[in-house]
Amino acid sequence: MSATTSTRAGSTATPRTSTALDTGESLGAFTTIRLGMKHSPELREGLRGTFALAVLASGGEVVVPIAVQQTLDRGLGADGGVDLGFTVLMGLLAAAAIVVTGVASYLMTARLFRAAERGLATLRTKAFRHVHDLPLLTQNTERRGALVARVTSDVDQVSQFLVFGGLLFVVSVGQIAVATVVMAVYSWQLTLVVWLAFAPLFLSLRYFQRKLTEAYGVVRRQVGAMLSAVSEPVVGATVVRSYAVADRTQARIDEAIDRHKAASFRAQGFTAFSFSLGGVSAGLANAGVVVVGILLMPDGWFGTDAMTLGTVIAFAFLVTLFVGPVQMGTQILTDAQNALAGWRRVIGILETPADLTDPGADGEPLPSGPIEVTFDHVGFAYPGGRPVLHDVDLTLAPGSRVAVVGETGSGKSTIAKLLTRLMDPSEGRVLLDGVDLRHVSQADLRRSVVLVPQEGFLFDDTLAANVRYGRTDADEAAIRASADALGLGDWLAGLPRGLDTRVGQRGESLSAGERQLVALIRAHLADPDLLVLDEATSAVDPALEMRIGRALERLMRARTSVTIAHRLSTAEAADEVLVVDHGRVVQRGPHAELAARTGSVYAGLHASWVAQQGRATDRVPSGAGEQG
Ligand SMILES: Nc1ncnc2c1ncn2[C@@H]1O[C@H](COP(=O)(O)OP(=O)(O)OP(=O)(O)O)[C@@H](O)[C@H]1O
Repeated sequence: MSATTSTRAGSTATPRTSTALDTGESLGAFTTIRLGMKHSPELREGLRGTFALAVLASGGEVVVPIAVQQTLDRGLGADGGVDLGFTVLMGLLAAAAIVVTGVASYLMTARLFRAAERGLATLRTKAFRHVHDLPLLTQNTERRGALVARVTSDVDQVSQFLVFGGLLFVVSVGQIAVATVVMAVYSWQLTLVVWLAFAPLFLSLRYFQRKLTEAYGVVRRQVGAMLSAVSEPVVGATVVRSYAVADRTQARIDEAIDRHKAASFRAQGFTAFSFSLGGVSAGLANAGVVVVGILLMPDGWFGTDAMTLGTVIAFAFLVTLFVGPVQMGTQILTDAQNALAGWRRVIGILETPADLTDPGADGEPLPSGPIEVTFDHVGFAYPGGRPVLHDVDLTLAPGSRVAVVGETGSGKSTIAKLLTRLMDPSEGRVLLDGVDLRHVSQADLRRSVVLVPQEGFLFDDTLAANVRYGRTDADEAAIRASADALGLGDWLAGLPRGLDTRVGQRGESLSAGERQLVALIRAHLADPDLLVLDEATSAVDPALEMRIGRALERLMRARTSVTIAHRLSTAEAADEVLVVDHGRVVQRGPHAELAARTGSVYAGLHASWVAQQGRATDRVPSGAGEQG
C-alpha cells in the first residue's frame, strides 16, 4: 500500500466476515467454465467460425480412407479391369481433402490461440485489479507468493488448455462420432470390436477424472506454496543474511519444492496410467479389426460377402481416425483437470467480494476544509478474534491536532485503520463531518483522508513518480511547491538528480529518514482535510529528525490530524491526547493536564518516558518492556 493512499475498496460487495480468499475449489467443471467465460467474454467471440473450421478439418480426414477404399474396390479392383479415370478422381479428391484439412486446421488453431490469449489477458488484468480491491485483511492472510501464482502460473495453465484443449476436445468427440458412424456403415461387427477394445478406458474415465481433479487441485496449491517459500526469503534477504539462517530458509524452500514434486508425481501417475490404457486399447482395437476382419472375409470362418480387402484396409485407417481423437480426448481431459484447477483459483479471486461497499456516485459529499471526526460507540474485532476496541465514543474538533498514545497492542493502529476506512467497525459508526464513512464514496474519501504509515512504501521508480502517488496529475512545479511548503526544497535540490533520483526497490537507495520526507511530500501533494499519521519509530540522525519534525508541523497546519504517537514531544505538541488502554479510550485532554493526574495511565507513560530520557531519545514507551 502506498504511503499516502487513503483507502481502497471494491465497487460491488456484500459485507462478510471471513478473511480467506475464495479457493474456488468447490466449483464444478461446468460452473468453472461458465464463470470463466463470463470473466473472459473474448473466449466466446468467433466461436462458431472456429467450430465450423473444426468440422471442416475433421470431415476432410474421413475423406481419405473412403477414397482409399473406393480406389481399391472400384478403381484398381473394378470388375472390368483398372478404372483409371475413377482412380485419378479419387486421388484428386483425397489430395483436395488433405489440403482443405490442413488449411482448416491451421486457421482453427490460429483463431483459438488468439481468442485464448485475448481472453486470458483480460482475466489476468481483472484478477490483478481485484487483488487491490480485496479486503485488507484478506490480502494480509493470503500469502503473497500464492496470490502471484494465481494470476500468473494458474492463468498459464488455463491458456495452454484453452488453446490446445477446449475446442479440440469438442472436435475430438465429434470425430469419434463421425468415425463411429462411418465405421458402422462399413461393418457393424468391426465397429463393435473397436468399441469393446476401448470400453475399459471409457468406463474408467470418470474415476480418473475424480482422482485427477483432486491431484491437480493439490498441485496448483503447491505451486502457490512453492512461490511463497521462494519469494519470502528474497524479500527478507537482509534478515536471512544477517541472522545467517540461509540453511534453514533453504530447507523450507526444498521442502516446498519436494511437496510440489510429490503432488505432481501423483497427478502424473494417474495421467500416465490413463494414457497407457489408451495405448493398450488402441493396440487391441487394431489387432481385433485385422483378425476379425480376416475372419469375416468371404473365405474366413465367419465369411460374409460384404467384407472385402478394401473394407478391411479402409477400416484399419478408420480405426486410426477413431483412436487419434480418443487419445487426444483422454489427454485433453487430463490437461483439463490441471487447467480447471488453475482456472478455479483465478476465478476464486474474482469471486471473493471486496468487503467494503462503495456508494460511488450515490455517496454523500464531504465538505472541504478541516474535518470533524466522530467515533460513535465504535467497537471492533478482527475476524475470528476477540474484540480489540470497545465502545469508543468521542468527537475531535475540526482542525485539531490529536495524538493517540497507548501501550503496544492497545488498539491505536486499529483506530487509524477505521478512520481511513481500511476496515468498517463491527459496532457503531465512524463519522466525518457527521457523514458515516460507509456513505462516502471512495473517490471522495481518498481525496479527503490520507494515511501516512510508519514505513511509507516506495516503488522502484524516480522520486517524482513516487511522490505522484499522492496526486497523479501533479507536475514538477506542484511537487517542488509541496517540497517548499514543507521546508524541504533545499533537501530536494541537494539530491544529485533531484526529482529524477531513483529510489531503488522499496526506496532502499534512500535512508529511512529520507523515505519519510518523500512520504510527507506525497501526503502534502494529496492535500487532504484529514491526515492520519502513524509516527515512525526508527531513529534518524538529529538534523534529519528536526527536518522531519518541521515538515510534519507544516503538513498538519489547517487540517485535522490524528497521529499515532510514539514520541512524547508529539503528544506535548498536540492539542489533545487520546490515551488508549486495552481497546478503550481511558483519558483525553491536553498533555499537561493529563500528565498532572497522578496514578493515571498517561502519567505512567509519561513517567517512564522521563525515566528513559537520559538514556534515549524522546520516545513514548509503546511497550510494557520499555517501561521503567
Ligand atoms: N490483522 C489482525 N488480525 C488479528 N488481530 C489483529 C490484527 N491486527 C491487530 N490485531 C490485534 O488487535 C489488537 C490491537 O492491535 P493494534 O495494532 O491496533 O495495536 P497498537 O496499539 O497499534 O499496537 P502498536 O503500538 O504495537 O502498533 C492487538 O491485540 C493485535 O494483536
